[in-house]
Amino acid sequence: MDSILIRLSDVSASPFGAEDNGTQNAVLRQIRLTIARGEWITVIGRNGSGKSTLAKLLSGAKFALVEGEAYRHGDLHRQGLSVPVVMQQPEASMIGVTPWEDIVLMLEQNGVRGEVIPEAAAAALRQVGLYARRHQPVQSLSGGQKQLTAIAGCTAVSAPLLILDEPTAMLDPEASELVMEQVRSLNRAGAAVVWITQRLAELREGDRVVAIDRSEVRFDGKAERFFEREGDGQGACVQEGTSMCELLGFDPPYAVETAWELERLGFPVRPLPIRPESLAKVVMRYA
Ligand SMILES: Nc1ncnc2c1ncn2[C@@H]1O[C@H](COP(=O)(O)OP(=O)(O)OP(=O)(O)O)[C@@H](O)[C@H]1O
Repeated sequence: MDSILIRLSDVSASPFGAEDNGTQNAVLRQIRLTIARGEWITVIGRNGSGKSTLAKLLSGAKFALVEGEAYRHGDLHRQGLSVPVVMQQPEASMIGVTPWEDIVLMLEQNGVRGEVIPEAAAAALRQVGLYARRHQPVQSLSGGQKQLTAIAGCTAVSAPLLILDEPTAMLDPEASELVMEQVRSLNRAGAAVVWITQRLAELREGDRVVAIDRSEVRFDGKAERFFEREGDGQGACVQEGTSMCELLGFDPPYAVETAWELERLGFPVRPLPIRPESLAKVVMRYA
């Protein structure tokens, strides 16, 4: 089985309405990106950098102008549907009046046989903890519950790739954590995930980070390398003493900032902690 789901080779793209810009000023420029089965990719970028446009491009949406080569695995378009995208406004990706109806419609649209639909819908809603609320009107669900319903739809149809465009932007920390955990669990079960965010605190050690800045991919590599302040000759840190994170003007997660400060005080920390629990382990070593 081909392990590559999507390969973009120097793709420039402009959505409808922006095509007059020409490719030089395209909303995405010269994008090189490969997504393999089962991968986790965190896409970061500031407002207007091109994240949502990338989400649309990856989902298979039509564009006014595309240059370059784009390969997409046939599994992404079973039954002619595009890749599921969970958006910032939870309602945007919902089609049913209740979570139950939403999942059932999603299964029907994906050509799942009628007799197995109730069981599949129940299993997906149980997994995200929403079975008891399955007949509650969508408009009365909390933001987090709506996002979980959208995620249950992706679980139910076993999508090989799932794109989430700032899914936690409107959620409180607890709901954000719950949504992230559900998506990580889908990823552990084999789905590739593109998680778009502006919150670097959502990164975990080992994540692949794709940083977009002004329509271009400026970094694609392991999170640890994104915060690396010393050049290793392989191009992750292009300016000695300054990480790619700083160069591109992102706020690092708290654990990274603390590790940098420890380093400044003469306590180099390796491997670089990204999550607070990893930082705690490092501090314990000094205690
Ligand atoms: N259809 C369009 N017509 C004209 N300009 C567009 C169109 N779609 C996107 N753009 C422009 O392209 C740039 C990137 O937009 P995009 O929505 O991809 O950014 P983003 O990184 O998702 O931003 P945000 O974090 O604010 O949602 C913006 O300057 C936006 O105004």
